[in-house]
Amino acid sequence: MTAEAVKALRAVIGNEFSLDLQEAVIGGEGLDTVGDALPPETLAVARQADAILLGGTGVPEDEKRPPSEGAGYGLLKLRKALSLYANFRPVKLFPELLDASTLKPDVVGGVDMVILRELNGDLYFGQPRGIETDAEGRRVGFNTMRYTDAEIERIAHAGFQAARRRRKKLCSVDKANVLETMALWREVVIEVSKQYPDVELSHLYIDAASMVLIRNPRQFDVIVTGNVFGDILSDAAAMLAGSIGMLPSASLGSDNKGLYEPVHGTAPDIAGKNIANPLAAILSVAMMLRYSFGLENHAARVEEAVGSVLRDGYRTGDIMQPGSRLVGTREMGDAVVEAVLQSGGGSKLVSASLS
Ligand SMILES: NC(=O)c1ccc[n+]([C@@H]2O[C@H](COP(=O)([O-])OP(=O)(O)OC[C@H]3O[C@@H](n4cnc5c(N)ncnc54)[C@H](O)[C@@H]3O)[C@@H](O)[C@H]2O)c1
Ligand SMILES: CC(C)[C@H](C(=O)O)[C@@H](O)C(=O)O
Ligand SMILES: [Mg+2]
Repeated sequence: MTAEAVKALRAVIGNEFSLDLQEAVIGGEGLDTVGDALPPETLAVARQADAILLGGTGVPEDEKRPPSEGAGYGLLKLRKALSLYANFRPVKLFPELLDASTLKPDVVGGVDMVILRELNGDLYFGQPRGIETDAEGRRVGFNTMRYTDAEIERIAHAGFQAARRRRKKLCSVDKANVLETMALWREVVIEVSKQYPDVELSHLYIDAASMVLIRNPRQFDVIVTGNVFGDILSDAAAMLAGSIGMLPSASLGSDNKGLYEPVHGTAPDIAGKNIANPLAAILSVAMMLRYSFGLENHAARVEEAVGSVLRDGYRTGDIMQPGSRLVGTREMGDAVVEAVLQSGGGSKLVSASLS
């Protein structure tokens, strides 16, 4: 999937820009090769890069290790080390996939929202954490849900600003009725909202939000939520877009450096068969072009190319519909590349823009 994303990136920049692409291991591959889920060399490469494209990390066997040393933790450490705290997960249903969703077309038609997931705090990083044996000899597992007011404030600002660029509706999702961390979350979001009177703020508890997401998803514009709730909500929301293979993401901090990755994982049940959907990875490249490089037109060309291959009936198995053309991962990538090249008008246009 990542290889297809790189192909699309190369195709859209053509000869206009040079691409200095460096590869580095992380997650399961880091553990296998150098015994570290985030090797220092990888962190150094990531720090120097203008943008990072991340392939899925983790294989189930690695998850036999303690979570804080496992494959997934390489990615968590990278997000934290680079202060990439705002994870934008757009959920948009391509009209061509209206019938690919397991939900009714009149429920999902026109879905267009962003789930903004805080990425540097919450149960993922709170201390103390661990598995210990207590005085009565029982084994106890524990994690700490933790947010500082400053962390909530910065993600709230990101949420209001994102809503301002869109339909001006922000829904904050928490569990303020039960958890102190989330009571503080709500308090701080309400305080920050005073600076954004033009944005309509609403609140939902995570349990109700999960239900409303499926019942009436079109009501959402931007959802801002914590690390754990955002992780879960976004996988559920993937089904609004037809498949988790359609959901890209951008993790941003205070500068333009971003980390771009599909929302899905390594899909181990279908790995190595050339059947996984590369479109989430390819759409992540579009987000990279937009947010890290400011190349809005190039980003739009990639997104339009995805729309065009879907219109032409190309489908991987996860979004297959009757009468469509079933293709593999590489063939889908090739079709997108072809559509990208056509949208650029071929070599003539590339040389024109170079001159
Ligand atoms: N960003 C990441 O690196 C990331 C994200 C999630 C999970 N993971 C890791 O990935 C591994 C597998 O986790 P999981 O199975 O819970 O989640 P997953 O997202 O890999 O797969 C969940 C289901 O969705 C399907 N799926 C996922 N991506 C697909 C695609 N592009 N096309 C078609 N079908 C697709 C899979 O086949 C599977 O049935 C674990 O080791 C997990 O820790 C990594
Ligand atoms: C692999 C895992 C660490 C990761 C997360 O929980 O953040 C993934 O599920 C995601 O959604 O990016
Ligand atoms: Mg996840």
